[in-house]
Amino acid sequence: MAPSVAAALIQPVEARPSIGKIKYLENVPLIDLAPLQMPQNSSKEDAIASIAKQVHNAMKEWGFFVVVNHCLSPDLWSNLKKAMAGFSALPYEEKKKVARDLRNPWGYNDKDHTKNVQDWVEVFDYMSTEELEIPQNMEPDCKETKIMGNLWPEKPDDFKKICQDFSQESVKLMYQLMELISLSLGLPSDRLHRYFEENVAYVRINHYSPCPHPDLALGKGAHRDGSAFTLLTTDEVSGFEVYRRSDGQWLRLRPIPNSYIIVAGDVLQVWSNDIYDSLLHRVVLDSQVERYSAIHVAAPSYHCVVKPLEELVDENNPANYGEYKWGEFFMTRRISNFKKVATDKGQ
Ligand SMILES: O=C(O)CCC(=O)C(=O)O
Ligand SMILES: [Fe+2]
Repeated sequence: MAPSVAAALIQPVEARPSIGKIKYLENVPLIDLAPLQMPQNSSKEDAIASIAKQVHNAMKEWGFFVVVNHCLSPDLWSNLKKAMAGFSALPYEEKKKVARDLRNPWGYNDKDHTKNVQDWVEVFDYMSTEELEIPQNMEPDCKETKIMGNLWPEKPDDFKKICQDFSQESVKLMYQLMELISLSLGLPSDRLHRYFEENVAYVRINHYSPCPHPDLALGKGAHRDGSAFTLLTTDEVSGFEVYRRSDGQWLRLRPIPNSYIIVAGDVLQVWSNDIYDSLLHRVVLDSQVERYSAIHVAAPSYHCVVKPLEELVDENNPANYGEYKWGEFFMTRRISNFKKVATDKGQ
């Protein structure tokens, strides 16, 4: 029988998941953030130092960790999921009204690619801030600017409000994590704040519908996130898999209720000068069950120049990377629809 998955979505043989032989990751690096919610006192400082050490160990070994007892209400994600389900159920023509295009990288898309293979997913992307002023083009001396703004659908009625509620709150957890990651590298807690001044963090909501051939397609092909780090929601449906470098195995994460998965991206790898590696991960589909996820991406300011942090570079540890402009990298990647481009350092 011919596969009922379009050719553009079929993974090369070596990238296909082995459905029916799922290996789960035991001993997930789990970090309890309850002490962060306590009033300030000396035992809180000790607890934070201990959490920073756990972050260091998890990032060094894995490039990710899972947080529980964080500051976010479970309603934020369950409401966002419902809103996305409502949007997803709209006729395709309605969804296309808020489609991403070459001029504006925010809104709906169902043609994302990872390494030139289309992903089995529809996404909705929006920025935490409604608008952002960016250069008109990518010429190095371009002085003219343009406004890039979110695109919101008219339906569901409360879609925009629910999305904004989610990002306004999850940005708080993003800052807590940014501070813990700074501390975990032996740096002051506010060391990374300067790179996020324009607050261009953005949210992507993913909807993976059931796939008739989960053995041939992927929700998201193996990739590393280009950002500093990513907060990934989890729910009762599994599908997120991480790559274990030591033995080349893909391992599935069991869903942990009301937790977030914190994923190291390429920018963190460069800042840390390879103390941490960005995580190679992918999303495997199911033939019966649909899945939703959302990522809140800690993306640096548009004008941020990314290079190894000077405190982490010396004669014995020379910089492993040259510098690049985050905004240019980001726009090139978006415009290419995530097809592989020359500036993409991810695998
Ligand atoms: O859906 C997931 O679990 C992961 C999504 C992801 O990796 C991404 O959107 O970059
Ligand atoms: Fe990702």
